[in-house]
Amino acid sequence: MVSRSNKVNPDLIRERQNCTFDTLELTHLLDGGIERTNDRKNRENFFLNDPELQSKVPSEYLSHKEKYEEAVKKAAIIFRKVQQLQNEGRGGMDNFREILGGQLGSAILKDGNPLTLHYVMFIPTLMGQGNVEQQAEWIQRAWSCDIIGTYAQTELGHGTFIRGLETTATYDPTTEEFVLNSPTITAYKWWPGGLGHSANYAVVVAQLYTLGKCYGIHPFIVQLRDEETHHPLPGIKIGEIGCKLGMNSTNNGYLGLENVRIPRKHMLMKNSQVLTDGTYVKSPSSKLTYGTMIFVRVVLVQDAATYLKKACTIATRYSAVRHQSQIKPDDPEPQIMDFLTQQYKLFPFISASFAFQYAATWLWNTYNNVTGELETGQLDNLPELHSTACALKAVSTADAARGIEILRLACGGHGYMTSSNLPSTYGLVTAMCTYEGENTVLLLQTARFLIKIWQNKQDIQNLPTVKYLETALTLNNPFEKSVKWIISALQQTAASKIDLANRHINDRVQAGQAYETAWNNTSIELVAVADIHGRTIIVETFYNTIQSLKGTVSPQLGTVLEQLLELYAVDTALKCSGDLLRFTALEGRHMVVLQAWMESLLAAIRPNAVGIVDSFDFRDEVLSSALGAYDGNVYERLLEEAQKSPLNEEPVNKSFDLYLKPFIKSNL
Ligand SMILES: CCCCCCCCCCCCCCCCCCCCCCCCCC(=O)SCCNC(=O)CCNC(=O)[C@H](O)C(C)(C)COP(=O)(O)OP(=O)(O)OC[C@H]1O[C@@H](n2cnc3c(N)ncnc32)[C@H](O)[C@@H]1OP(=O)(O)O
Ligand SMILES: Cc1cc2nc3c(=O)[nH]c(=O)nc-3n(C[C@H](O)[C@H](O)[C@H](O)COP(=O)(O)OP(=O)(O)OC[C@H]3O[C@@H](n4cnc5c(N)ncnc54)[C@H](O)[C@@H]3O)c2cc1C
Repeated sequence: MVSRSNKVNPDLIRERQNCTFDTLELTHLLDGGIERTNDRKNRENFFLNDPELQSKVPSEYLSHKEKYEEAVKKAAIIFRKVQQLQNEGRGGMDNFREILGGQLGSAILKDGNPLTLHYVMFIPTLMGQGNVEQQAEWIQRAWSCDIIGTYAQTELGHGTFIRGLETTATYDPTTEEFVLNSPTITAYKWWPGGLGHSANYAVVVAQLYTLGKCYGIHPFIVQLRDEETHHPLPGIKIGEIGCKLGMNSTNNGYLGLENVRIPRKHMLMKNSQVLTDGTYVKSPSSKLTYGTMIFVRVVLVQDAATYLKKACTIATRYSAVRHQSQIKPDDPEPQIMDFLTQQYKLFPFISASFAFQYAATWLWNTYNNVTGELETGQLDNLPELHSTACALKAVSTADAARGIEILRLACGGHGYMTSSNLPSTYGLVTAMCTYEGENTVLLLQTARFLIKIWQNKQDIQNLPTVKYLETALTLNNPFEKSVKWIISALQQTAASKIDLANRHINDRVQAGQAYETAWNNTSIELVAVADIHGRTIIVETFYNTIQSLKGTVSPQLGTVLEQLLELYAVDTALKCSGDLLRFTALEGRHMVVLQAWMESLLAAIRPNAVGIVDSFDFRDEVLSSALGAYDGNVYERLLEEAQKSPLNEEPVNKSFDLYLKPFIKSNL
């Protein structure tokens, strides 16, 4: 067997020598400072050097059941270790962000974690929806993992239209209990992560009935399994939903409820309440129940950026060491990264990963500000937050999934190997386009907000993401080769498209259609409206971030960041060029300028491409890819990984004697 040398591939050595900026400076910048880089590295050592968290066999070769069992074993170790870090005051939110997301988490559990929902939705729902007494009763137990929970909202029949959920929670004032039921098959909960065999509690979202009246969906804490034996409690019909495209270790489950009784105080009552006599007390806004979904949409933008960065690292390093074909006859075979088409597959997604990271940071800060306001009863900024979280989640996850697939294709045949780690990365990220709100549905939520704003532009100045709508429609905006021009052109385009869609709704209403029918008939345009609005925010946030960094980074790094910003902006403009030609001062002759600008940026980024992805500073264990390792020893690693196939454990497989030999010898 070929043994892997420890030498770094010479192409990568040369790429690193030619890099024009200090990669460590960029690593620190992306981490948020040198201390956070050090914390991250310490955390990586703490987890990845633990022999109990290492796998002997790649998880792809395990059976479905084995995958789950290994995932539970590792998840338990991981979260004990996280608790240890928390107790020592080391890391805070970063521990969770990395261990649950695409950074550390996906290195240890490549295909999902059965306890993710406990942390990402169960605990946040207790925090966001429970009143003070309920928080006191439940959070500590959940935090210390005395109980393991999940978030059970989606049913077989409904995921998007949550007002249509069928599970019922009927208040019985005689015993001061709620009685939960799944009245039909379609009322069965279906999908919640960890529900199958891991969680013993769930927040169950159900239609609340009290004193004979339905008050819509509300969250309830329901015990699913005995805390000692883990056996399902009476009336609980529970199991795992089976194999999926990806996330096969997350233990997504189903749940049917048959006359399951829970105490009144198990309804999460921060926002609305049912009193002992059954009186219903209304929430200040029925949409506060949807708060956990906003939280997850916000954190998913960062996760989309992380996974995209990983795929960029793998594909870029591979493109530096892979040689194929010839550019000129008699030339040596070039690095495939020297093909312009290859650069066009890689670099726009590198720039997009920066764009999404900066958008995610901005959205996270906005989320914290608005949730702070909600605590004081101020709800004014909730609709804008909801609209923005929907748009950014949809655009970033859709582009990350598309990007990862393009990056996989950019690795040719080897990208198709699971040992490249690109297929399972795609599996994880394409799921994000569906969960926590299917992307089309989320874009329509953003469009709903935008159309309302368009119809009533009062107080728009106080809404940072839409204030451009006040003036953008009528901008006199002659073409310029600048990011600022692209931003204002995108704004003008978004405004024009909102105006047009609004007119089309109105035309349809005038022609006799109900507003909702007119809305549906205009919804292709409406989705496009929200999409371009989301992209406008992302480009602008990227621009503002780079402006704010001026003077704080070295000139060399400043140049690279500027190039990445320009590439993201010009690539966005080119992808929207039909709209820009239609709604702005852009003309056919300017397209030549944009195209040349984009190509010059590809050339400018080319010498630093490996340096930039090196700055993402993913450890090999995190990349988990034969194609993407730091040393670039791709072929040795591919062969080494192939040896792990169980089929290679013996020179002749028993199927030869059983089937192949009789077949060959049968001579029919
Ligand atoms: C130290 C700290 C410690 C912290 C503790 C520890 C924490 C640790 C944390 C660690 C974090 C780090 C982790 C990083 C890794 C991440 C890994 C992630 C893995 C994640 C796995 C996740 C798996 C996935 C899980 C799931 O998938 S869970 C299921 C998700 N399911 C959905 O997402 C359903 C979609 N559907 C809908 O969202 C609605 O159904 C629908 C379509 C809107 C219509 O809703 P409907 O009720 O019909 O609405 P309408 O009545 O039409 O009203 C419409 C009116 O309401 C308004 N409005 C609608 N919404 C909302 C809303 N939100 N808010 C406000 N308003 C809203 C709307 O603007 C309109 O306003 P208007 O215009 O009228 O003024
Ligand atoms: C991997 C994974 C993990 C999940 N984890 C959880 C979990 O932990 N807990 C939980 O409760 N749920 C979970 N879910 C469920 C998830 O939230 C839903 O699948 C998601 O919200 C989409 O709903 P749906 O499946 O009903 O799709 P549908 O709504 O049936 O979507 C199907 C199609 O209909 C279209 N459509 C639907 N409504 C509209 C509309 N109003 N306008 C235009 N088009 C529309 C959609 O755009 C889509 O093209 C998970 C799902 C996945 C895939």
